[in-house]
Amino acid sequence: MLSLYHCAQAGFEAARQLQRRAPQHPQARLHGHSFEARLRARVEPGWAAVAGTEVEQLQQHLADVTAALDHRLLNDCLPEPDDTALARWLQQRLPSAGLQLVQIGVQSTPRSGCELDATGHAHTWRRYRFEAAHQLPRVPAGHKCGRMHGHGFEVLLHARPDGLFDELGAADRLDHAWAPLQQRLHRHCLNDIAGLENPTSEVLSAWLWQQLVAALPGLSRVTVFETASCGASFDGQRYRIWKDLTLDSARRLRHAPPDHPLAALYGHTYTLRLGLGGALDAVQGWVLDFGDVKRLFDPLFKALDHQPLHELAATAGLPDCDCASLAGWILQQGRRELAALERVDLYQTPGCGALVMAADPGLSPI
Ligand SMILES: Nc1nc2c(c(=O)[nH]1)N=C([C@H](O)[C@H](O)COP(=O)(O)OP(=O)(O)OP(=O)(O)O)CN2
Repeated sequence: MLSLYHCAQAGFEAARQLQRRAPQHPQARLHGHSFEARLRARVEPGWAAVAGTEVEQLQQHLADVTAALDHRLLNDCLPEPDDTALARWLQQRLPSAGLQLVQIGVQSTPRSGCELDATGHAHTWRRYRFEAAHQLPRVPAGHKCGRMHGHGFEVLLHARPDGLFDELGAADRLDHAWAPLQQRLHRHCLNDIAGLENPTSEVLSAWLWQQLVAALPGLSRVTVFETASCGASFDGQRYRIWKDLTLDSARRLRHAPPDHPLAALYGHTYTLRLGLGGALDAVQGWVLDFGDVKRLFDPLFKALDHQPLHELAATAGLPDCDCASLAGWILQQGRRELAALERVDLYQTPGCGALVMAADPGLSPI
């Protein structure tokens, strides 16, 4: 049984002043952002006017709601318009008939934002970057990662407010807790740091968790982006890794009425995210080599990339070539070669698409 979620994203430009911040805090001054709102929802069958157009319809709903905030002073719309309050404001205004909103988030900058989970809890997040060298000493001879190399690593920290960690100061507390780690990691070789002798993304995410959790009891996830297309996360119990691929493919919705815009032939640069979970290999310290994920998935990639997806949908017996149908098919086919594949995200435009999960271990952050 697969769990399916539709995803949408919409941007808005707005100004705000956070008057509950200390007077010297930069956010207490009038300032502006290019905000992004993102959501994930379950939709009931028959919710969309035309089956297969759920993503477009969800995106339209979100755009309609965020339009009320666009080019506005947010303090005129809600009392203290921080990211959490904005997410709750949007949540209250989205239509609920036939739609179960599971996550909604607001990003104020590419480095910060907040998400409400299915239970309504707010998770503040911050994104950090450090430049570091590493090598993976246990990989087979000839593996490129056995050589000393480096990355601009990015780390995403998610935390829930709790007794010590009130919502108001969450982002500042994350910054405070991160600062000493930035000193230890930036412009260093990870292998030289105790506990990071085998610095895979998975080991690094768990190491960061251990370093941070005492100071941040509300810490809910540490995510390490090793490159722009792959990484690992740790939530204190489970490891997840992902590999992103780009599909440049054409489509037309086979079951849309002939005069419907989505019945025309057009194309997308899709982002396909393959998500795997499981225990770490005792020797390599990873769930599965990102390179092996890519190699084992390659036959399916070739069936999807630079292809007319409506023809694939017809031969594969799919209801249509919309993101939800394709993501479910990719997950089922992909698990034949990649047993640890537990989730597939397919985005037709940034943040807009569908994700399916084999067993539902709970959604990771948006
Ligand atoms: N599960 C893991 N697999 C790999 C890790 C890791 O930490 N965990 N690390 C590496 C290497 O360090 C490598 O630099 C990054 O992997 P790779 O996906 O090969 O990165 P690229 O961006 O170079 O991938 P392309 O898609 O081929 O451009 C290897 N595996």
